[in-house]
Amino acid sequence: MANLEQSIGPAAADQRRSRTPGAEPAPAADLDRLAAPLIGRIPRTVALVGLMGAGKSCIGRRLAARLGLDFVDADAAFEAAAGCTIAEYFARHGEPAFREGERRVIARLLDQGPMILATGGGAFIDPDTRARMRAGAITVWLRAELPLLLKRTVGRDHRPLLKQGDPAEILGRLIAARYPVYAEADLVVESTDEAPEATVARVLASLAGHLAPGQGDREEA
Ligand SMILES: Nc1ncnc2c1ncn2[C@@H]1O[C@H](COP(=O)(O)OP(=O)(O)OP(=O)(O)O)[C@@H](O)[C@H]1O
Ligand SMILES: O=C(O)C1=C[C@@H](O)[C@@H](O)[C@H](O)C1
Ligand SMILES: [Mg+2]
Repeated sequence: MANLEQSIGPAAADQRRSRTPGAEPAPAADLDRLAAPLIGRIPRTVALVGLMGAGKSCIGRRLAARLGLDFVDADAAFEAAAGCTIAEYFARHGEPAFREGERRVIARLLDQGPMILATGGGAFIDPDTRARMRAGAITVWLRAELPLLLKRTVGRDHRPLLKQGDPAEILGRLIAARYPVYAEADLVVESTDEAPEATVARVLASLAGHLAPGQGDREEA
C-alpha cells in the first residue's frame, strides 16, 4: 500500500482502494481522518444514485453526519410534497406522473444545496433528471450485486416496482437496464455486505480523489 500511495498519492490511493470490496470496516478514527479534509469543502450537492436497497438512504444519512451537511431523501421529499406515500401515488396516478413529480422535486432540491441527497432508484434513469443531476451535483453510484439487493429489500412492501412480480426477476431486469446508465455517475462505489461505515469510508475516499487538485472538480477558489 505504501508503494501505491507513493506512486499515485494518498487520496488517489484511497479512491483506488474504495473499489475493492471486502476491505476491513473503517474504525471511527479512519472516518474522521477521511472526512476532516472535506468538511466545508464540498462544492455542490452529493447525489447518491443506485437501485432499491443499494443503501442510498442508509449511507447518505451517515455521510451527511460526517460532513456536517444536511441529508435529504428525495423519496421522502416527494411524499411530503404529494401528501401520500410513493406506493399510493403509483396506484392513484401511475409511474409517468410519479416521474414528472420526481423531476420537479429533484430540481428544487438541487437549487438548495450543498447537501447529501439520496435519490429514488429511478431518478437518474430519467434523462431530464439525470441531466440536471450531472450539471448540478457530484453523482455517486452505490453499486450492489443482485443477492445483496434482494436480501435488503425482501419483506419490505413500500417499493411498488418490486410488488409487480418476482422481486429477483424484477431486480435482475432493472440491473440489466439501469447499470449502464448509473455508470454515467461521476463516482462508483461498491456497496457490500459490510458495516455501513465501510461504504461511507469508500465514498469519502472517492470524493477526496474527485476533489483533489488536478481532478477537474475542485471547490470554487
Ligand atoms: N452496509 C449497509 N449498507 C447500506 N445499507 C445497509 C447496510 N446494511 C444494512 N443495510 C440496510 O439495507 C436496507 C436498504 O438500504 P436503503 O433503504 O438505504 O436503500 P436505498 O438505496 O435507499 O433504497 P430505496 O431506493 O428503495 O430507497 C436498509 O434497511 C439499510 O439499513
Ligand atoms: O427504482 C425505482 O424506480 C424507484 C425506487 C424508489 O426509491 C422510489 O423512488 C420509487 O419506488 C421508484
Ligand atoms: Mg432510500
